[in-house]
Amino acid sequence: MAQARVGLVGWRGMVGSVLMDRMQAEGDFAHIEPLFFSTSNAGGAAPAALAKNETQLFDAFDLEALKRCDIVLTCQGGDYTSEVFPKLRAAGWNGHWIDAASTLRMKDDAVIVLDPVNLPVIKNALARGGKNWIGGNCTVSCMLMGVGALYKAGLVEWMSTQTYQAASGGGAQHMRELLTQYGTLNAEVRSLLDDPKSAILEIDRKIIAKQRALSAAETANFGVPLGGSLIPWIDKDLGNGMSKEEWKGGAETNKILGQGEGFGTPAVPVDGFCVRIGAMRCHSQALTFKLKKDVPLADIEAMIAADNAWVKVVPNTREATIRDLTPVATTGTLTIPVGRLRKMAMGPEYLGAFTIGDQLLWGAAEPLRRMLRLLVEA
Ligand SMILES: NC(=O)C1=CN([C@@H]2O[C@H](COP(=O)(O)OP(=O)(O)OC[C@H]3O[C@@H](n4cnc5c(N)ncnc54)[C@H](OP(=O)(O)O)[C@@H]3O)[C@@H](O)[C@H]2O)C=CC1
Ligand SMILES: N[C@@H](CC(=O)OP(=O)(O)O)C(=O)O
Repeated sequence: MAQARVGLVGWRGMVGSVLMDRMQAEGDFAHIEPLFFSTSNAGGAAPAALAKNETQLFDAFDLEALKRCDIVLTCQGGDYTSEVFPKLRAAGWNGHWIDAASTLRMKDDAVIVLDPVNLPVIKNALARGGKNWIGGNCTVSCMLMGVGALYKAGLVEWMSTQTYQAASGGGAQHMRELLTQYGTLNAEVRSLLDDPKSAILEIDRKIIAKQRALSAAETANFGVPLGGSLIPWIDKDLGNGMSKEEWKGGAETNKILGQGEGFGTPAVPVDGFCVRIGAMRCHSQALTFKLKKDVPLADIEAMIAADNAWVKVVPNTREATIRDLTPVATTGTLTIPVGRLRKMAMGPEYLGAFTIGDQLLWGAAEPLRRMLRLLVEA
């Protein structure tokens, strides 16, 4: 498809901005004719640095304008998808829809795209006329970029994941709120911190009192303090003891890999706890695998390291771990470090691992960008 007309919706949001940066960095705009859409500023100017022939912003709810596109790529969010996608399809539009929102992910006619992991699933769907390409949950995508090799090799009997998810997963306002909370807490004890002789338990008392007294405005997004604390629940309450984020871990992992319900193969059980922590934009995860057989650790490390161009095995030493296996080391990069690889005390088939990913890159923008590129180069 040469110079496909691509409608970009949500391009100025947080995920959209990361996407635009990556598309520029990879020269993607050379392959497309972009049409920029807006829900708030139709008729305004499209971003001058990126626009080509279409220099005005189109109304993101204008079906006629959307119908002009061969491909629509949206990071606008689930409400937008729910509102526009069905109407656009009902209006006879048969183009490709690429979406960051979770709304359509589990639909039978949608593929969760993560091509370094599931290119065969994507190609199979393309050959069958698939048109709906949805980015996966950030935690799941980052995890599979790290340890997908074990799944591809059919080695995983089950996996349990304990996540440490960044504020960015909630959106830009959540990141701001986290930093505001940190600032409030610091201000509360600044004079005591400046005095090396001050009592740490006095600082501790003042901090917990302040955390418990944070104003409604300071907890408007998370609902409770996150700075200096954590929240072991992410997304909706499914009413069965599970959070929706935890449910996605199992459902999406299997769908991405093309296994489980609807694929005629058994699903691999994946379950655990999803926890919000005070990191900015990297999701981290401690993983426990029950492997189907005892595989030497060196073979596992080699398999993981060879799986894709972004995964990086971090030696299981203190020095390498604290240097390379942290959100601070990983943020803003496409590298997916996998470390703490070791056999666990339960037996040689039990493998532990720890992995991290930038949830705005591999967790959101990058799989969409790569799907767009696959389509325009097909
Ligand atoms: N945050 C995340 O970690 C992830 C998000 N997603 C999906 O992506 C969707 C979008 O998320 P995210 O990018 O965080 O959302 P944002 O809130 O950053 O952006 C969404 C839209 O808000 C509008 N907007 C209003 N005010 C501003 C402003 N000051 N700056 C920028 N945009 C503004 C823009 O639309 P307009 O230009 O039309 O006014 C923009 O496209 C989510 O709803 C979710 O479905 C998926 C994976 C991860
Ligand atoms: N739920 C994720 C972010 C996200 O947007 O997930 P999803 O794309 O599955 O809705 C988090 O809060 O960290």
